[in-house]
Amino acid sequence: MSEESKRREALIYHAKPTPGKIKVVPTKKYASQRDLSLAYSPGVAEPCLEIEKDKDQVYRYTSKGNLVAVISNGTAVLGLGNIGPEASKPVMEGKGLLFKIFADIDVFDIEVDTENVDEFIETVKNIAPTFGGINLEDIKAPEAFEIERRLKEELDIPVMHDDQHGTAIISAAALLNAVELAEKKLDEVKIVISGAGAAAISCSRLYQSCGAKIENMVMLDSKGVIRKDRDTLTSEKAEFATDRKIDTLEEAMKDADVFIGLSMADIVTPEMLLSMADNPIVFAMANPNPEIKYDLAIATRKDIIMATGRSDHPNQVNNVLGFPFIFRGALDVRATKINEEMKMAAVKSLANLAKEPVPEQVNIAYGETKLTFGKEYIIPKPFDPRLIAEVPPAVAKAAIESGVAKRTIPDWDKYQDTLRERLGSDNKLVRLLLNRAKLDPKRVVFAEADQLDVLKAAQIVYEEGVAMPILLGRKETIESLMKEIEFEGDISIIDPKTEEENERKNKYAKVYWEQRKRRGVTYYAAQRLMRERNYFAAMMVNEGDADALISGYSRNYPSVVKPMLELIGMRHGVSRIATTNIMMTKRGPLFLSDTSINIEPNGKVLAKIAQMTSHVVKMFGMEPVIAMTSYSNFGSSDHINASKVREAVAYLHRHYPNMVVDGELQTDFALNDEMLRNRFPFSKLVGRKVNTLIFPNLDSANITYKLLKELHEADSIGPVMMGMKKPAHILQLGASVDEIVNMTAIAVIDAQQTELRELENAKK
Ligand SMILES: NC(=O)C1=CN([C@@H]2O[C@H](COP(=O)(O)OP(=O)(O)OC[C@H]3O[C@@H](n4cnc5c(N)ncnc54)[C@H](OP(=O)(O)O)[C@@H]3O)[C@@H](O)[C@H]2O)C=CC1
Ligand SMILES: CC(=O)C(=O)O
Ligand SMILES: [Mg+2]
Repeated sequence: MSEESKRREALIYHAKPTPGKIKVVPTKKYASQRDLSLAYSPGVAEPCLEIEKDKDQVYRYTSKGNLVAVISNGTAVLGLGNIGPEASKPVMEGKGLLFKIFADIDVFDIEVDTENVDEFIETVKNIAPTFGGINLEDIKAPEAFEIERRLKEELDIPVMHDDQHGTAIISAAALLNAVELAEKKLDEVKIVISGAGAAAISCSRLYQSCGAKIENMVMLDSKGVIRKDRDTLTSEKAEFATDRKIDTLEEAMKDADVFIGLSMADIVTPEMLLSMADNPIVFAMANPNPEIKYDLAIATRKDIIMATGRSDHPNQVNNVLGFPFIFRGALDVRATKINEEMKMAAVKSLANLAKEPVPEQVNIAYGETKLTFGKEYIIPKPFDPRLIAEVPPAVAKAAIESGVAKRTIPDWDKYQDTLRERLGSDNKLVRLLLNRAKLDPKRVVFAEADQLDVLKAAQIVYEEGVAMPILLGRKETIESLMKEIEFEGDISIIDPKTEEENERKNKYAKVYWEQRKRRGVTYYAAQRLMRERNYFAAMMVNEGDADALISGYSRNYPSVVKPMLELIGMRHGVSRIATTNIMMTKRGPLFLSDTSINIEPNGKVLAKIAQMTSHVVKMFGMEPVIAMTSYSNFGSSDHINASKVREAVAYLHRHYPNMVVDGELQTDFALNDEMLRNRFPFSKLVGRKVNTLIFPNLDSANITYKLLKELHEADSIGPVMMGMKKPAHILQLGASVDEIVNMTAIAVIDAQQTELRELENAKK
C-alpha cells in the first residue's frame, strides 16, 4: 500500500462511521420511568447523600474507581512535537481505546489548552474528584517533571506520566532481557541515550534502579552530548551530564553496547551502528518513526538486538504494554500512588513473562509459528492474554506490600480469574481468524469482483497477506475500480463471458457434461452454463484452479448455493450441509446453527448440525459448549418440535459422550448459568459458558441471528458453510467490507483444513 493510501486509510478510520474512537455507554437500565427515577432525580440523591457523609463511598456508587483521565496539553505528542491540545486528541482517544481493550478501564480523554505549569496543575487538581487515576500524556520536558511531581504530592489517587514511567518500565524489562541475551552485564554496559526529555530521563533513572551505572551513560539532547561544562542545563539534564569530552552522537556511539532512542526519527546512521560494540542493543523508540528504520538496522548488523516503538516489527517496546496493566493493578487495590516498588514489580513481571513458553493463541494472533525468548522476542506481545493475569497482580501486590493500597485482594486466584474475564473476546476472535489465515494464505476466487465492496475486501486480504485473490467479473469494470481504490499487484482478473476464457470454459464444460450427459445435459448447455460466474467459480475450485470461493454479495442465497452444491457437492460421509453464524456478542462469540439451509430438520439432522458446528467452533480455537434450544426445557413439552431436539441430544450423548452438549433448553436457561443451576442442576452445561446454540429449525435460527445483528450492534461472521467437499462460502446479500474480509479468512482456513484432510486421505 502506498504511503498516500495508508494516510487516507488512517483518516477514514478516524472519520467514519462516527468521528473519533470513543463513546460513552450507560451501564444501568434506563428503559422505564422507574429506572429514570433511580438513575436521576429523585433516586440519585441517595448515593449523593451517602457520599457526602463518607467520601470513600464515591467508589461504591459511581464509576470513579474504574475511570482514568488521559490528560495532555499537546506539547510533546508522540515524536510530532508541540502540536497543540486539539491535535493531540486522536492520540489520547487512542490511549483510551487501549486502556479499554487491554484492561477494561474506562477513560475520559482531556485536552487542556495551557502550557503554563501552574494552570495545568490547577486544572487537573480541580477535575481529579471524577477519576480513580490520572494518566498524564505527551507533555514536554522539563514541565512534565514538575507537573507530575506536584500532582503526585497533592492528589490521593495514582498519577503517572506514561511517557516517563510507562516507557521506563517496558524498556527496562526489555533491556534486562536484551542484556542477558547479549551475554553482557547491566552494570557494565555502555549506554547512549538520545533524547533528554520526559521519556529519556525517566528511563535512564529506572535503568539505574535496575543496576545500570550512571557513569556508563551518555545522554544527548537536540544540541548534542550533555556535558558537565554545558551552560544552562535543567536539573534533570545535569543529573546525566558526562565528563567525557565528546559532542556528537557519532562520537558517543563508538563502542557503545546499548542505544536508547527517545528523540527523533532517522538520526542514527548505519555507520554509527557499525561503530558499536559486539551484539549491540538498539531500542529506537521514537514514534511513529524510529531513530533508525528497523529493516536498515537489521541489514546493517547481523548481531544486533533491535526494538522499536512500532507494532509492525518484532520487539515492540512501547508503553502500551504497561499503562493498561499498571493502572489495572493500582485501581484494583485503590493505590494512592504508583511508586518505585510497583514499577519494579511490573518490570520483573514483564521481563519474566517473555521467558515463559508462549501460548499457541499468541503465535496465531501474530502469525508466528513459534515465538520463543530470543533476539526477536525480548518482551511479551501486547495481545498476549497472560499480561492481564500477570502484571496487575504483581503491581497490586507491590502496592499492598509497600503500604500505598487502601484495599487488599483476599483471594489472588479469584482475582486472576476476574482479570481474565475482563478481556473482551470479540476482536480477539477476528484477529485470531485473520492471523491463522495468514500463516498459509490460499487462492480465493471472488465471483463478484466487479462490486466495489467485494473488490475492497479483496484488496485488504491481498495487502494483509490473508489470501491471494482471483477476481471474477467484467474486466473493464474491475480494472477501473482497482485504479480508483489504488489496488495494485499481480492479481489475476478473469471474465468468464469473454472469448479469451473460451479454452478454460470448454475444459470446465467438458468436465460438467461428462458428469451429467446421461441426465439431460448437452455439451452446448454446459458451455453456456460456464459463462455464468458462480458456475465458473465453483468449477475453478473443483478443478484445483482456486482453493476457495466467495460469492453471494449481489444475489439471493438459493441462486448461489445451487451451483455450489451441484458442482462441488458434499464432503465424503456427510449427508447434509448447514451453516453457522458467529455473533460477536458482549458475552463473547456465540455460534448459531443452522441459519441458512435446513428448513425443518429432524432429530438426526439436528445432531449432525451440532456435530458440524462443533468442528467449526474448534477451528476457531475454542472448546464447544452446545445448547440444543427449544421453547421447552428438558421434556416440559411433548410436541414433536421439542421431542426431536431431545432425540438429537440423546443420540449425541450416546454416541459422543465427550461432547459438551445438552437440551432441550430455552435460550435464557442456556445463557444464564445461575438460572440453569437453580432449576436444572443435573444439566451437562452447568458451570460452563455456552458458546453454541443449535436451533430446532431454520425459522428460529435465521430470525434470531438477524435480530441479534440488528438490535445488538454485534458483528456477525458467516454464514459459514459446513459440510462441503471444498471451501465455498456465501456472503449475506450486501455484506459489509469487514464481513467479506472475515469470510475470506474463514474460506482460507477452510482451504487449509481441506488440504490437510486430502493429504490424510491420500495416506490412507
Ligand atoms: N516507544 C514508546 O513507548 C515511547 C516513545 N516515546 C518517544 O520518545 C520521543 C520523546 O518523547 P518525550 O520524552 O515525551 O518528549 P520530550 O519533548 O519531553 O523530549 C524530547 C527530547 O528529544 C530531544 N531531541 C530532539 N531532537 C533531538 C535530536 N536530534 N537528537 C537528540 N535529542 C533530540 C529533545 O531535546 P531538547 O531537550 O534539546 O529539546 C528532548 O530532550 C518521542 O519520539 C516519543 O514518540 C515517548 C514515550 C513512549
Ligand atoms: C508511545 C507514546 O506514548 C509516545 O510515543 O509518546
Ligand atoms: Mg506518549
